[in-house]
Amino acid sequence: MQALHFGAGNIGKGFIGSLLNKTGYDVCFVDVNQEVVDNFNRNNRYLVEILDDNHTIEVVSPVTALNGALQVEEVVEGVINADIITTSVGIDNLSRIAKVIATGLLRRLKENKDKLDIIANENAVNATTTLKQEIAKHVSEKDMEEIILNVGFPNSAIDRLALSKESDTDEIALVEPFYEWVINKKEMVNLNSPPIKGALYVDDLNPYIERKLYSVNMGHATAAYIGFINNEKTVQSALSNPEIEEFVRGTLNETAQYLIRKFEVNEKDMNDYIEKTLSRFKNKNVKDDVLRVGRSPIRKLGCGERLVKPTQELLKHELPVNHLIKVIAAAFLFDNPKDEESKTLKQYVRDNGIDNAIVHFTKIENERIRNAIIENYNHFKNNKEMLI
Ligand SMILES: NC(=O)C1=CN([C@@H]2O[C@H](COP(=O)(O)OP(=O)(O)OC[C@H]3O[C@@H](n4cnc5c(N)ncnc54)[C@H](O)[C@@H]3O)[C@@H](O)[C@H]2O)C=CC1
Ligand SMILES: O=P(O)(O)OC[C@H]1O[C@](O)(CO)[C@@H](O)[C@@H]1O
Repeated sequence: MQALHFGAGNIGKGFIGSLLNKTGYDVCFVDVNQEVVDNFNRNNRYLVEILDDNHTIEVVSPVTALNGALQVEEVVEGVINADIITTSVGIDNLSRIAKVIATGLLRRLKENKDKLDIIANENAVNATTTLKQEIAKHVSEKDMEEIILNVGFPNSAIDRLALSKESDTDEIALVEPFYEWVINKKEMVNLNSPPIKGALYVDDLNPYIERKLYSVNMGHATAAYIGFINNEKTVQSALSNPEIEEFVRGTLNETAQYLIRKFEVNEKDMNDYIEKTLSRFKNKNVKDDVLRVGRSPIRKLGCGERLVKPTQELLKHELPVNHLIKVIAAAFLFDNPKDEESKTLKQYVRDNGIDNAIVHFTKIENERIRNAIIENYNHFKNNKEMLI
């Protein structure tokens, strides 16, 4: 069985490739980083180190890799011959891989190939639907109708803290022991494929993806942005400060009120989930740079995203958002010269002022909330003591 996976980054190596391999797939990775592609092809394997006290090493093999920018015809062949296609390239890069997938899917139709499922694993609600819409831009309406009869686009929620380690000999992924990969069974068409080992198949993905994005990702981003303005280098060092830990818990308690209402989650289960999430963030074997976790602040400040969406929903019910407002303010101060979005954000604030920037990036129109964000922003910007 052949799996084609786009994005040989942290989660692609550390989680998706590993579970596909355990299920019996030979995995071919597609990436645009030639060094990574060469490392995969040199050894036909890579390593996954589990960040528990034993630091267990798993070997993922056989694997191969293609350069998606330079080996387009080979990638099309990969699409034609794949039994499953997965991605983890970042939500904003799905448009960049859509054309090659579309070309391969059209060729599959001509060659009467078996049914196939494509799963985009990005931190976003309905990422696979986004990929499907991007693919539709490259084919006629009639061909898309035909594609949809033969190709499933199941959405998913994927959760595992995944990083990587430099090595001269192998690609090495670092992952926490916990993992969760939830796939919408109702959107699959290839029901003959073996279930992915360790994945959970559900009929309703919404509670899982929203809980993931608005708890785990929101809480992690909070630790990064609040950690950053307090000069912390890692999420773990930030959370070793009890005030910051309590603040992150406060944000999780706020978004919990949205999730509890929307999905009728039991309060105790939600609380257990929050404590489990915090203990994952504090894993002493993980050193997660606040610059990695806070990356792409423009995406993270988007209106459907982890900070703003729950804030807006809570406001509709007049529920507290005091903590969330502070995190939004802190996100505007995230400053990493190596992060394109961080640079753009900083420049926009400089050119247009913080009030316009809030409206532009978050789409928050409520004046009271905007003023509260500005007040916190100015406080964080102009003070040097412990900031929350
Ligand atoms: N790292 C984590 O702990 C988790 C990440 N995610 C999601 O997974 C996705 C990937 O995240 P990471 O693996 O952390 O990022 P990463 O930056 O480590 O990996 C992304 C990979 O995609 C490649 N890529 C970018 N554009 C491409 C293109 N056009 N064609 C082929 N490859 C391309 C990059 O070269 C890179 O190797 C994101 O959407 C993220 O939100 C989800 C859950 C956990
Ligand atoms: O691209 P994003 O949204 O920062 O996604 C990566 C984040 O998702 C997480 O896995 C949380 O699930 C973090 O490890 C990581 O910071």
